[in-house]
Amino acid sequence: MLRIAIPNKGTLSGPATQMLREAGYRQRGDDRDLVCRDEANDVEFFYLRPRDIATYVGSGDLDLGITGRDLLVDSASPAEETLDLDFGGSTFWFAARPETVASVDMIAGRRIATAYPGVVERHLAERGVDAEVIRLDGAVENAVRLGVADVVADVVSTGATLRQAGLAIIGEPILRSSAVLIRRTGASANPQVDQLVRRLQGVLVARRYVMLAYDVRADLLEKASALTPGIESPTISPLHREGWVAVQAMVLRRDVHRIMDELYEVGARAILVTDIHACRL
Ligand SMILES: Nc1ncnc2c1ncn2[C@@H]1O[C@H](COP(=O)(O)OP(=O)(O)OP(=O)(O)O)[C@@H](O)[C@H]1O
Ligand SMILES: O=P(O)(O)OC[C@H]1O[C@H](OP(=O)(O)OP(=O)(O)O)[C@H](O)[C@@H]1O
Ligand SMILES: [Mg+2]
Repeated sequence: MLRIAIPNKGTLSGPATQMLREAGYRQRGDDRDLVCRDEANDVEFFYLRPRDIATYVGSGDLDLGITGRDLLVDSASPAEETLDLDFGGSTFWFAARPETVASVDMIAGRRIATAYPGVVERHLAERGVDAEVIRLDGAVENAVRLGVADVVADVVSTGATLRQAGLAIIGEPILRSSAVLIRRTGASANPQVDQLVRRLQGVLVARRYVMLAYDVRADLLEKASALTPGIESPTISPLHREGWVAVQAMVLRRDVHRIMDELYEVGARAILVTDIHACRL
């Protein structure tokens, strides 16, 4: 039985559970449940603190886990990313009072407060910058106000928390993170893991793409289908009406309205978009 770690709380918890449901796995019915067995798929899910997940996977006690790339890096556990799950996106930045530390060059020798010391220390080491890293649990933006640090390194999303604390971003992003599926480094091949990865990839594709269908005159087919090449190739079917064909192709969801406008211009009609619920490419 495959054993998988899932975030029990926080930003990643709901979306991780949702994604597994879409991939056909059974998930816990109550937010307080700590374990859920999915007999039909021969998988057992363990709900754990996202920060602890890389530890369980790195030790080999659990086969797979869903956590943030930042938490994986921070843990320094012997585990690696198997698949980017495209949710829980966040970006880490340095921030400080503009009148004290205005650029990255000014960070050397300063005190940096963060809940992700591993991420920050790796970043500083890569750049040969020497600074003191102070580990806090959260609400790190307060550390400057309270005199515990000169700089913070934290997730910035809307920037509202920084503004309230009178801090401004400095330099380039430290790390761009998102939720990832992780596995122990060097773990041997496992067909059950491959199947789970394919299922999750299927969800990612079903989310990113829609199915586009339209009718077009046969003499305009080349021009129209150039706009909708599909993944392999578009499906072309004859219409009962002489000289017309029906075309079906997957297109990226984010491009679909532009493509529909362009197809209409070319002469396509009855342009329909449908969601893809699941797929295996
Ligand atoms: N706006 C955000 N704030 C914090 N973490 C975020 C945000 N967006 C995405 N994440 C990601 O969520 C993960 C952290 O989740 P975690 O549950 O530890 O903290 P949280 O969601 O902030 O909850 P809490 O702080 O209440 O414990 C990291 O991978 C982080 O990159
Ligand atoms: O740019 P913003 O939109 O303001 O969001 C960023 C803030 O959100 C997160 O804090 P969270 O609410 O998770 O609290 P925590 O610091 O206790 O984890 C993060 O650590 C920042 O403080
Ligand atoms: Mg938080």
